[in-house]
Amino acid sequence: MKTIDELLTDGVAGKRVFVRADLNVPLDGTTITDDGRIRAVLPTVRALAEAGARVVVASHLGRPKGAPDPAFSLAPAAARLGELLGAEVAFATDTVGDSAQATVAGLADGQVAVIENLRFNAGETSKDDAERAAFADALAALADVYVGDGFGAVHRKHASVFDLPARLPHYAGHLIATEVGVLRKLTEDVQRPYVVALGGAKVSDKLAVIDQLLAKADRLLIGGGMAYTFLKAKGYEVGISLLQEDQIPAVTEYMERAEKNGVELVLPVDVLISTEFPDLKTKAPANPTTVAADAIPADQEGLDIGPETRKLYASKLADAATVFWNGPMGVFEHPDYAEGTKAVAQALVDSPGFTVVGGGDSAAAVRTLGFDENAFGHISTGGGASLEYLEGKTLPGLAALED
Ligand SMILES: Nc1ncnc2c1ncn2[C@@H]1O[C@H](COP(=O)(O)OP(=O)(O)OP(=O)(O)O)[C@@H](O)[C@H]1O
Ligand SMILES: O=C(O)[C@H](O)COP(=O)(O)O
Repeated sequence: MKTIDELLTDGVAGKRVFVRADLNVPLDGTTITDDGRIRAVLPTVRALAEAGARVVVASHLGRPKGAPDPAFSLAPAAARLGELLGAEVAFATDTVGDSAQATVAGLADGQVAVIENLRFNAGETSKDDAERAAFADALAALADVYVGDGFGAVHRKHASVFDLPARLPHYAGHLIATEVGVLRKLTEDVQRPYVVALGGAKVSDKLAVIDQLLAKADRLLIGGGMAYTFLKAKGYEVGISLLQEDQIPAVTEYMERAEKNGVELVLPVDVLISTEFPDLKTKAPANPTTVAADAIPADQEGLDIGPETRKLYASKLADAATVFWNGPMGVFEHPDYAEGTKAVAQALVDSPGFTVVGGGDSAAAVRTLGFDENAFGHISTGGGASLEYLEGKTLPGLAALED
């Protein structure tokens, strides 16, 4: 994989460099609640701008439906990028249309532009190769060189991640190089016990990862929205909690395989429940109830792990030589449901082992709950991406940078 260092050595002054970043940051309206993913791409953007490149930064944000949707505009991320760079950042209000073309044409050497959300175009995420190729062609017309630095999205076979690098000279940015360097350690020479904690809300994406992790980890701790499909598979009532009904047979098989292979698969023993999802804007008190994991009433939703589970998971993390944690243990954005995530974060801080936190929301949780980033071995910007990397899968966005 050629890296940006090679590109900088060869010289980029005057060249239009397309930087595929992952600026998929959490937003409260138009306010960015955690800018970690923007800060993570700064070394690449700064180095290119200082070398005189005309830098075109592109990303997705959220999951809009292939058409413009103001709720998912990258404008706040572009503004924050400008603040962090201490320089004006131009913003194109479309992705490959008149605004993008004029904005890129107007860049002087050393200037930076952000184009609008890539997922406003159906071609970005299309499963149809020709549709993706057509969008990649349009993106390629905006640039001379491609730098892949959106680690959080390298597991997606999307036009800007997979098809575009094939059309331009391509290089890995500083963030991708760093992420791959650290995560490789967890695949090559992992120190044991190796404990993986999984939570979060992207249940369908992440359940599949467990299949592979069962062959790699010594212990798996399941929390967050992931837990309820397991509890349901054990025959428990899970009320209106997040549930991936179609995955129940797979999850049942995971539990059987874990038992057979001597992998400890640990589930919550108690949970915090409520009849409704909390108001994350007002943060009005939610007054949750704590119940045993097998006693969730039919009209209630599990929103965090309970106090006994917090103690249990901390004890299961205490002797780990290596920890990988992806996905908050509860709806940490509300203070009444943040304790589970805090307890797991604290257990990682206290761990003498090598600890890695992966995921946009997990990293945001660690920072917004007041933990010192330096207390962790590594904070990865990728959730699904880091999990799939650890699975040993070929990731489209890394494979595309390799040849
Ligand atoms: N029990 C639960 N019910 C519903 N949502 C939950 C639950 N537990 C956690 N969450 C939500 O999960 C979200 C984070 O999940 P996600 O899988 O996206 O995490 P991530 O891997 O860190 O991020 P990413 O995959 O985007 O990089 C948070 O917004 C949190 O509120
Ligand atoms: O948040 C993430 O994990 C990345 O930005 C990828 O987003 P996606 O899961 O919507 O593809």
